[in-house]
Amino acid sequence: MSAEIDLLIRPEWIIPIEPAGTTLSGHALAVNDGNILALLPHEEAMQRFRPRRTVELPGQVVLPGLINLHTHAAMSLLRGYADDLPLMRWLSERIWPAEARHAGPDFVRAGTLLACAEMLRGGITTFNDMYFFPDAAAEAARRVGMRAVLGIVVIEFPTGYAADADDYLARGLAARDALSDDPLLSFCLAPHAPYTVADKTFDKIATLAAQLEIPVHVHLHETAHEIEESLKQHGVRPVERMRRLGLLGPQLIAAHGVHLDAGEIDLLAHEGCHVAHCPTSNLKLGSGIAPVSAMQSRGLNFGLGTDGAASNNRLDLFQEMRHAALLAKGASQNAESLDAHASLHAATLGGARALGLDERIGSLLPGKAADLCAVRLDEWLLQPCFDPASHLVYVAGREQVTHTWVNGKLVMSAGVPVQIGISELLDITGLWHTRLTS
Ligand SMILES: CSC[C@H]1O[C@@H](n2cnc3c(O)ncnc32)[C@H](O)[C@@H]1O
Ligand SMILES: [Zn+2]
Repeated sequence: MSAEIDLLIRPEWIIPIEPAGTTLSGHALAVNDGNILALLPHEEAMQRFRPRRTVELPGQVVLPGLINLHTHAAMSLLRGYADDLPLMRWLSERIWPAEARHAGPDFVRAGTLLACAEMLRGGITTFNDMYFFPDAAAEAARRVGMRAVLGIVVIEFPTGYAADADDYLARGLAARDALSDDPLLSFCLAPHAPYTVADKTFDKIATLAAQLEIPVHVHLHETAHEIEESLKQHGVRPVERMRRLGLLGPQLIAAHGVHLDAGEIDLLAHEGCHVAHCPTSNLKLGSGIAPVSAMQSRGLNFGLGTDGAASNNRLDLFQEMRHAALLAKGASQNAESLDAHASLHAATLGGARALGLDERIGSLLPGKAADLCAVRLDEWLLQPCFDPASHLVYVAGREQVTHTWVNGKLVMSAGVPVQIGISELLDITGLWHTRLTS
């Protein structure tokens, strides 16, 4: 007797991420009730299941949806607004003044919607966001059916969102309470950075993180300037300050981690912390190149992030996988660093682990959510193809993504998000371009 199921996907190849380094040919993926039911040879799948829908994908590879471990989604409206500046000038001369004028709930809803559309187009199914008005960001994510981890942000200056640290925390916690029944949304604490958050606030955040059992997402060791200032003001480097404040542990996601020495990498690995590696943003802001090869060899888990579109200027994890692999090799002068499977692992399971969501997403083990993307590798520009994993990292781009599913639901097909039309996105960007330039 065969069982009725929602969906059967029959691609040329499947890269399940677990077991590591595997590429399956001639297999099918059975999906039911939003979850992966089985991964099995085509013939067996046809015998065991009666799918209500079958998607045939010759010449294509299916893999877990990509996880954007560090972004500021709403900043997609500031794409190209301020280029070619180092981080602190970029923030203080251009970005913070623009945010002070414009970054209200409408900006966040519109910018996050644009970002979600771009991310789904490129096979990203989950994003870890840090921005003002997470309730408005949640509206956008829900509209398109995307999985999101939203930040309970704290930055110690007043903005249109909140007045002081306690107000930031209260607003973020209220948003978390209001959205607690949505299975695609979760929250983390998101103190902006060591240079914008005081010790007593970090103390409160460490206590809250332990009480609520949620991650802490913070920009950390992004620039050499950040380290110099910390030494001047606190007498220690930021990682040591975080250690003294009780923030190191499996809940910590350090965005960037560019300027980490060997001792700090060992300490972060020993404490079970995670790094969100953002190679393109680090290059564009001239921040440096993160020591990914050492993180790999010393067992420090890392995922990949785009950062915001104002410092990247794309929300494209295919670009990040490629940059991560190439930079790891170049910086360590070791071509064996971060091979294609390791880069794919970072963009999927590495990110899921950092978010504490690896029971649910990040690989195609049966029982996990059916968060998936399909990528075509049969176009002439991509020929010949000897190894689909290699092609995903070194040859293909987001243009080759044809389908994206979140929780078993098709959310992008034929190059467009299912729930939102391109004309609406163009209207939004036109409106905000006018506002930002007048
Ligand atoms: C408190 S909301 C997030 C805050 O972070 C700013 N931001 C964007 N990119 C970066 C980065 O690479 N380093 C530090 N801060 C960044 C963003 O503009 C918001 O103000
Ligand atoms: Zn950032």
